[in-house]
Amino acid sequence: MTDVPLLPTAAPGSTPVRVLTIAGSDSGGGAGIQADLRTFALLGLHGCVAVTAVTVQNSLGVSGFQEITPDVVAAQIDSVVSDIGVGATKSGMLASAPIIAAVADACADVGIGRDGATPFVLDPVCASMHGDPLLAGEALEELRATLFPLATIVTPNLDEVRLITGIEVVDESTQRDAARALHDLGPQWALVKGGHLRSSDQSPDLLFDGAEFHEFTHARIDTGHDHGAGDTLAAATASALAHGRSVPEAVAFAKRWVTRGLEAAYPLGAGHGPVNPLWRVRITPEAPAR
Ligand SMILES: Nc1ncnc2c1ncn2[C@@H]1O[C@H](COP(=O)(O)OP(=O)(O)O)[C@@H](O)[C@H]1O
Ligand SMILES: Cc1ncc(COP(=O)(O)OP(=O)(O)O)c(N)n1
Repeated sequence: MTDVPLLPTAAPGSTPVRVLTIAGSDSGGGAGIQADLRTFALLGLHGCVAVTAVTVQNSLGVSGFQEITPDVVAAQIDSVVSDIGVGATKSGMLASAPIIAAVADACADVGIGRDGATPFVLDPVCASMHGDPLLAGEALEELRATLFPLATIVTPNLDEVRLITGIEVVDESTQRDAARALHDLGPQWALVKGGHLRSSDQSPDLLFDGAEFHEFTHARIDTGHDHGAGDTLAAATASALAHGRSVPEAVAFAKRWVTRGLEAAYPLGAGHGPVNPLWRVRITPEAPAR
């Protein structure tokens, strides 16, 4: 099992480091806000939420979703930051161009993003692992134009890389091309995740800041239960950034966290089970499986 050095935790009664996720709800509990909050909690952070959409989702896929109005999404961000304060922010499913525009304005207003004090992890979620759309097609341009330049780091998977840059990543060389193209869109760092590079026996993630490449890799884990892997990686990255880690340190930490979660992943329903950060909870004797 992968060894994960944990983040510092607050003493009982003292306020933990806070982090905000701007994302959709997954009724199946595997991805989205539910995955983010699980990672934040198990790493000892207090998670705050700006809900963007409520999906109707289980282990077999997404059968629909209801968007939250853009003004309510923006108001959640403002409400949390103005009172509670956050050390980092992560975004996932944003659903539509109007929601993206509202998130970009709200983040800029409260100092989230590259020119503000608060690091911003942009996971440009476009579809579920089953191919169900989670972002309107016409919203891609809004994402590129308004949120990419605000991001501290963007974390697309290979399907998202293709939609955003037009580059088909098939090997190390095309992964580098994609990282350059993503960086040209304005984020401080681009992370091209390699989970979908199924021809390789590795799962290599490539990080680029316009000057240097950093590779984070692990032997591919043979599991069908990888739902929420991208969310978990981005949430752990945001958690480490909120603790003041540098971007390469935060990604290195998050890679180990998601790898351990994949090693411990469990079946759920008739489809894909989730990445499992619950391996951290070991306070009672093991319960018999039901
Ligand atoms: N089978 C696997 N074995 C090891 N690591 C994996 C595997 N699948 C995904 N990962 C890792 O999980 C993270 C999320 O990956 P990816 O599947 O590319 O994103 P998404 O979940 O957004 O589609 C990355 O760090 C990736 O390398
Ligand atoms: C509500 C919601 N948000 C995001 C996703 C996609 O999550 P991701 O971590 O990319 O995981 P997979 O879909 O690849 O398992 C989602 N499904 N739902």
